[in-house]
Amino acid sequence: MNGQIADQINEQGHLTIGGVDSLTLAQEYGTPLVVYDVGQIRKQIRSFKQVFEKYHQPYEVSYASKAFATVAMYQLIASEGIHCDVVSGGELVTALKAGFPMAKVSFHGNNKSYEELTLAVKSGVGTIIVDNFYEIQLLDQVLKEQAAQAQILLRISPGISAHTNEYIQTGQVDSKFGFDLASGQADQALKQCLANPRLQVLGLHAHIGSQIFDVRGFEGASRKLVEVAKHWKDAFAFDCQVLNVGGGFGIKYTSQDTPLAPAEFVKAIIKTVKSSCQANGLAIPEIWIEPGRSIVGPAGYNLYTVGSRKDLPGYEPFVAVDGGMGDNIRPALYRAEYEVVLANDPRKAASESVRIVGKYCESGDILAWHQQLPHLVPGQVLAMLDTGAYGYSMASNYNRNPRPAVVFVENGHAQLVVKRESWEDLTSLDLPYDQNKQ
Ligand SMILES: Cc1ncc(COP(=O)(O)O)c(C=O)c1O
Ligand SMILES: N[C@@H](CCCC[NH3+])C(=O)O
Repeated sequence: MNGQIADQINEQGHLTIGGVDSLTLAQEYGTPLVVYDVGQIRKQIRSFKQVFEKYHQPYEVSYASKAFATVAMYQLIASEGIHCDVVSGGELVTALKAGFPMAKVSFHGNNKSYEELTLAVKSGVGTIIVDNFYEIQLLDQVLKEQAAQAQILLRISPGISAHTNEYIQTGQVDSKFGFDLASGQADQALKQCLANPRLQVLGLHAHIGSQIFDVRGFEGASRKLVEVAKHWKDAFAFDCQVLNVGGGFGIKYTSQDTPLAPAEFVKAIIKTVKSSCQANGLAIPEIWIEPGRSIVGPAGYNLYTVGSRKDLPGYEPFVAVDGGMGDNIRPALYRAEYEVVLANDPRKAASESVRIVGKYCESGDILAWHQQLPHLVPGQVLAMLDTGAYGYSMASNYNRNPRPAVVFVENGHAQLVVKRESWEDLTSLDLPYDQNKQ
């Protein structure tokens, strides 16, 4: 049995989530269903805070909300007193609707629009993380129009290639994000921003990628950020108050994954920033981190109901469920791997190795390969583990399938926090085509 859920089995032998029977959840809310164990989210946030409180202050933990962004999630984050970062007007509007304190929001993005920047400035977003020269100009225009000022961080690409899937690396020289260092772009950006009375530059930001298992990339990025801060102090008399080292701490999806505990990454970052600052004669700045996956990933479960299957001698059977790539694109997009358990009896001995596939019209719509499970029959409920990050947030309506409902579970109580999309919802934006007008 999957060891991770050993203490989540109730008297009936069923999988429980946050103290609630997963079969009850499936029955009450239907499947496919996304379930979050809220206690686990809080625990992870608090463990990040504890590391900082022990080793370095001031600090900020900013939840990278692209990993899972709904009104309830922003409310949960707010209740833990941490920051969050948004990457679009849509995420910002969701945070506003949740009543999230705007001063604790950082706004990211490599192509923020005029409308998005205007909304950010009008709403009083705390920090804008400026990515490129076009944005410096656009932000200046918005600030003039709004007669406002903004606190910013400058995002640099630190020239670090993190050891992770190529599609989720972000810090290499040839990255679409941030100002390049070697060519002098970053210096040029700082000069422009320092000369602008509407901009207050707080410091620097770098993010090297996602689902990273090794501290070396973070240590390298931290050293690089301090080197840049030192250079900017010497060349431009700029005092860097904030170093934001991004997120990207990897989590365990399968028994093959061996990441460090998320807090260990933070310890290594703090240690490197401190020693590099000491070596460079710099005051130690505020350290900010932006974890997404490590906060919500392990707390999420996708529940599915088994339907058809296809068995062919010599091939691994296909077992189809009622969801698929529309509620979790990660296996199709990155060949990401997950573990699946039988919700009514996770301890039952496996009798076959199967592929769990979705109901979408794509051969690539495979949710999990080589799953060792008991013989599966229609109507059984499966739980896919660790689906909390970039699952629901990357969901689509492909094949005009409705997106699933989302439920939060805490202290043995479940609450619906996102309604299941209906077939009616799917056509709510469609307009008829009046061919007589053409
Ligand atoms: C700028 C930035 N910060 C933070 C994150 C969060 O990364 P993760 O969810 O891997 O912690 C991302 C996503 O990779 C990002 O692009
Ligand atoms: N969406 C990706 C990670 C990209 C994070 C955003 N910079 C994933 O599912 O792993």
